[in-house]
Amino acid sequence: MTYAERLKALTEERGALCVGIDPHAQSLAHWGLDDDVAGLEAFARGIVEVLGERVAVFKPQSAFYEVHGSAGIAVLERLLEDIRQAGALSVLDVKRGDIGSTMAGYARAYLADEASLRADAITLSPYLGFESLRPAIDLAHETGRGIYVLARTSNPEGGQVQLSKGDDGRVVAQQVIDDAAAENARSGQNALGLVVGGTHADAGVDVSHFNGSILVPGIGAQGGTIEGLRGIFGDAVDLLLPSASREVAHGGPSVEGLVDRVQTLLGR
Ligand SMILES: O=c1ccn([C@@H]2O[C@H](COP(=O)(O)O)[C@@H](O)[C@H]2O)c(=O)[nH]1
Repeated sequence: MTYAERLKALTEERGALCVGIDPHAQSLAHWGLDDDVAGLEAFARGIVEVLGERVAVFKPQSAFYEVHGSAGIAVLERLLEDIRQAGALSVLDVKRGDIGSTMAGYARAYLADEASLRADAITLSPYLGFESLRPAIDLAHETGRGIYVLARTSNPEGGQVQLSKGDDGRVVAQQVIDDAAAENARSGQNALGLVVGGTHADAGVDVSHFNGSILVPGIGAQGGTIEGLRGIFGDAVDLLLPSASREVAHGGPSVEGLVDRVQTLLGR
């Protein structure tokens, strides 16, 4: 099955929600944990232990595992395995972007069947040029994995680049969206998704023709709300995968608190 097919099946069963697993110091302290490898492991794997069979998608933020060096990466490997075992999908938030030959290395690191850090999907930056992503796009198609390309990010600074106009009058983020849509139409796999933040009253882009998943970070701690999504995305709401990290994690460490946050975001 392709990533798009697995995502559709799971979100129909569990609801369209991505829970981010971001073990930064503030969240570890909230759980009464130290900002070390033991704290990282207890937090990250603890979230999946409680929510693994309830939530469709988990999104570990690679930065917070990399902080702890090889021991942190080993925790990330175990976490990705936990997510697989729970029957959920993983989106590894790595936001890589580089020239094509280096992108081939990143593709092997995260999208190959034999990679120890393999995830169901990853985030990539197309801002070295959309075609620089080609090795990752090709490998994702080959292995049935997905890629979320940064289009219109949730942070206030993003518009400086993403909303600047190209020669044809389209803003840069719109060019990314149109290129991703064309690639999906060509492959028929819809392996390419977009990242569009849920924090903008007007995102300044048109996703009405898009044909893949749209990951929507920024829900909760950054001010985005589930209720506000229709106003931003219109009829494309069916494509959305809203994502919340601190908003869910800070319901923990109690089981009830975590489950309650998820149920609220799912409108249950
Ligand atoms: O545009 C983007 C792309 C990615 N992110 C990442 O999502 C989480 C957000 O965490 P919250 O605690 O839910 O605010 C974090 O890992 C970001 O790096 C994003 O926020 N915006």
